[in-house]
Amino acid sequence: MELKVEPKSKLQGQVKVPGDKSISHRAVMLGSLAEGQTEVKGFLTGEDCLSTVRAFEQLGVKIEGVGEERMIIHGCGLNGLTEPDNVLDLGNSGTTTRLMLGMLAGQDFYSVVTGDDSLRGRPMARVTDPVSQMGGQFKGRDDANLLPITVVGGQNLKSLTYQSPVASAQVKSSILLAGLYAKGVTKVVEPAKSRDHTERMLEYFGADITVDGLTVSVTGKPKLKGKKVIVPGDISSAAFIMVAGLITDDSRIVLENVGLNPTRAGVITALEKMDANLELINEREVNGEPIADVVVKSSQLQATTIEGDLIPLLIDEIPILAVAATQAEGKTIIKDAEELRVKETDRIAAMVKELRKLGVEVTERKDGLEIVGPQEIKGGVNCLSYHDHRVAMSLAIAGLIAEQPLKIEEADCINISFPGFKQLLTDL
Ligand SMILES: O=C(O)C1=C[C@@H](OP(=O)(O)O)[C@@H](O)[C@H](O)C1
Ligand SMILES: C=C(OP(=O)(O)O)C(=O)O
Repeated sequence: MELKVEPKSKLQGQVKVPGDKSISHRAVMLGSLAEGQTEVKGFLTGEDCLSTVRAFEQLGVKIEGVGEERMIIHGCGLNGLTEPDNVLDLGNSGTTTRLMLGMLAGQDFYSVVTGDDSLRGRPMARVTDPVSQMGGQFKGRDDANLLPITVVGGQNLKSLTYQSPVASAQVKSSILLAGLYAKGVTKVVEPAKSRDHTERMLEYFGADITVDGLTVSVTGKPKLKGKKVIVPGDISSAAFIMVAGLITDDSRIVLENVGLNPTRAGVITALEKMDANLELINEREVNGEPIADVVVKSSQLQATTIEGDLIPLLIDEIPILAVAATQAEGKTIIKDAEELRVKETDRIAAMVKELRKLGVEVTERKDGLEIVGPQEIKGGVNCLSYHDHRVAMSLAIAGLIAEQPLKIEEADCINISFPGFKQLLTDL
């Protein structure tokens, strides 16, 4: 599908973005490993989360009413999953894959995991290495770094204290899920804080988990109990709409029910540093996750530097922050973000290339990019998504302020994380 974007201003309205992708994945996973029913409201029906649902169904879990309304997961208990009779195809989803590799290592059955062209090129040794140290057995190309990967299963896992070289919630969560199957206490120490949804949800489901600064510890062999999970709106999806409201003229948008977990809300910090007119109202807490409505108004943004420990707190928002930077006065520097090179595509290279196509001057760094703004976005060209949902949506938002309409090729990937994106923009 090709997405045509016309320039537009005066975005006005009150909207809800779809459910949080990270929390939706974890609700299915922990709901499946728990005893009893888990009821999920606000589940994200994006392709990635549907990959998680399909995988757990292949492992014998009964899941009813898959959708936003009221989804019921009939948990099997920690040791109740069954051997899949086919390969688990996890599509485009890095989160599903990395978390499941940890969990599958603790099962007493054999499984094979694969994914689409993008996923088969993404590094998995970051989880298969530490989980192997726990006794997990993986076979795959490049020393079990690249999918397809076989998980031999049937191993007794040992606990581990792991000093992670990368601030990655997927690495941390994979080890914690393997740790559920190990005797004793498994610890992960991160170089900087990454999103903590796994820790929060494990605790909510009854696991014995402690967090001490950058160290998370989980005790193996817990009894998890099915729960009711209300999924907040995804701040990563909301970020596209926030930036749309900030860079277009005469806009005022209220985004309802946005998850504002501090380990996810780096985009708010960055945009506030850029003088964005953002207001958080109705702040509240649901299932141990902070939530608020976000009011966004057109703003003259100022340049900033986004770096260091802030990066993991806004890692998926960097493509859209690059678009915001094109409209900010002065030089915006985004650095320490080399992780972007191993996402669905190399997001640094993709954004540099496509923004240049749109007439923007950008300096590429090994670990990020630099943009001196404000600059005009010319448009009038066909952009590529590289099959990356966040690149596609970032370019679509840039198109709102372009001089000429632009097209984004292969934009169906937007459904990975934000079904209804186009309609929501049309409604504003
Ligand atoms: O754990 C998660 O739900 C995610 C963690 C992040 O990846 P990394 O752990 O690789 O940084 C993020 O980019 C991804 O969209 C979702
Ligand atoms: C990187 C992302 O997801 P994943 O790693 O789960 O594919 C993302 O959604 O931006």
